[in-house]
Amino acid sequence: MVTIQETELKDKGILAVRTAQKLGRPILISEVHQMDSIDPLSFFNSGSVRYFGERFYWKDPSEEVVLIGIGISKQIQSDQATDRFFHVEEEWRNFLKDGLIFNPFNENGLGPVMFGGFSFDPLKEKTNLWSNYADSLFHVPKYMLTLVKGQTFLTTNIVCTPNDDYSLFEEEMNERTQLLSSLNLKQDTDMKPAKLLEMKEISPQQWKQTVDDVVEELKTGSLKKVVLARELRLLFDSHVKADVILENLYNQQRDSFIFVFESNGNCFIGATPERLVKKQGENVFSTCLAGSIRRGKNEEEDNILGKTLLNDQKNISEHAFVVEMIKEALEESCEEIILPEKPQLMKIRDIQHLYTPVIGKCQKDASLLLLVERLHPTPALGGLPKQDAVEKIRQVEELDRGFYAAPLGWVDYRGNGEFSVSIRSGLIQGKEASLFAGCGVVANSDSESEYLETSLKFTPMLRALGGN
Ligand SMILES: C=C(O[C@@H]1C=C(C(=O)O)C=C[C@H]1O)C(=O)O
Ligand SMILES: [Mg+2]
Repeated sequence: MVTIQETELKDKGILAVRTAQKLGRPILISEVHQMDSIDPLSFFNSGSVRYFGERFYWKDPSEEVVLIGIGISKQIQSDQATDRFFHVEEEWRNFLKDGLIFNPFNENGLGPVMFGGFSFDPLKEKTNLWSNYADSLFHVPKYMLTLVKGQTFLTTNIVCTPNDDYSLFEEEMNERTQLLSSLNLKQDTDMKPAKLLEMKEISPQQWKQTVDDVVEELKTGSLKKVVLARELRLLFDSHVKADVILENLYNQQRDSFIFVFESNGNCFIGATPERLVKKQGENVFSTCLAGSIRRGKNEEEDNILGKTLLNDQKNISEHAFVVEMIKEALEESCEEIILPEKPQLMKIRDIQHLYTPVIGKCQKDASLLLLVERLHPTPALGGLPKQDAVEKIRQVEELDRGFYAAPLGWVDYRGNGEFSVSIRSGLIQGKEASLFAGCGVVANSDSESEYLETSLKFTPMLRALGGN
C-alpha cells in the first residue's frame, strides 16, 4: 500500500481557505509527493470505476515523461473558434493565479498540468461523432502520476472556493487514501477484450473520387498539398475498455506517443509517431513527418522499401512542403533553428516515414500554445498554403475529424510541455469505435495508392482493438 504523510496538508488547507476567502474566488492548491514506483497502467485502472470518463494517459516515444491523470479538478473548454489558443492560455493563467503550489522538485510535468487539446478545425460543421468533446478541451486532473527520469511523483490538485472550509481537505485526503489503497486491486475486473463484430469503411469510393478531384485542382491552381482523411467504423459485442486497448498499444507501439483522453464517457485513444512541438525552457523541438511506405517482410525487403521511399519524388515533395512550413512557422518565434538538409527514415511497426527533426531556441515570450497555434495544422495534416488547404478539407472531406490530426498534449504550470499530432487514433464510444487515417495528396498522387496508404495507417489501432 502507498501512503502519504497527511500532516502537512492540514496547514496548507487552512492557508488555502483563508486565501480563497480573502480573494473572494476559487484558488488552486497543488502538492507534489515523491512515491515508490507505481505501475502506471494499474494507476490508470484504479480510476476505471469512480473516475470513468475523467482519465488521461500520455507517454512520449522514449518515455521521458509518462503522465496519468484521474479525476478533474478543473476543465477548460470552449467551442469558440477565434483566438482559441490564446483563450485557453488566458484561462490557464487565471486558474494558476494566486494558486498555492507545493512542489520542491525541478522535473517537468509535476504540479498543476493541463492535459487535452484542440479540434482539427473549429469551423467544420460538427456531427454527433464528436459531441462529447468541445473544440478546445483541457482537464487539470485531481490526481496525477508522473514518471520522469526513473522517479515517480503524485500530484494532488484541489480547488478551494470561498465557501469551503477545512472539511474539504479532510474529504480530499480520505479520497486520496482510498485511491492509493486501491492500487493493485483491479477496479474493473472484467477486462475481457470486446469482440469485433463488424467493420465498415465509410464511403471509400467517394473518398477516392475526392482525391481525384483534388489532384486535378493541385495540377492547375495555387494549392500544393491537401491531406485527406477517412473513417473506419467498428462494432463490438460489448463495451470497449480503454484500459485493455491502452495496454495493447503499450505492448505493440512502444516507439510512438501513446495517449488516452476520456471525455463524457467517450475515449479518444491512439499511438502517434508525430510530435507537433515540445518546449523545455527555451528549447523547442518539432518534427516534420510525411511520406510513407510499408515495412518489409524481412530486413532486406525493408531496406529496399526504405531506399525507395527516400528516393521517391512524390513522397519527397509531400515531405518538403512540411519542412518548408515548419521552418517558416518556427522562424517567427525562434532565434536559431537547426534541421538536417535531407529527411531520414522513421520506422515504426507497420509503416516507415520520411522524417526531419527540427530544433530551435525560442524567444522568451513564445509560449507553448503560441507555438502550437503557429504550427497547427502543418502540411502533414492540413496542406499548403495552410489556410486554403484547411478550407478545401472543410469543403470536400466527409469526415468530422474532431480531435483527429490535431494537437493533443500537456502544459505544466512552468510552461513546459509537449503536443503530439493525434493521428493513428480512434474514438471509442461504448460498443462502437471510429478509426481515422489520412494521407498527403499532391499533384502526382494516385487515388488508389493513397487509399492503400490510409488502409495501412488503420493497422496499429485495428490490431490494438483485436481486429487484425
Ligand atoms: C494523416 C496521417 O499521417 C500523416 C500523413 C503522412 C503521409 O501522407 O505520408 C505521413 C505521416 C503523417 O504526417 C494519418 O496517419 O492519418
Ligand atoms: Mg503520404
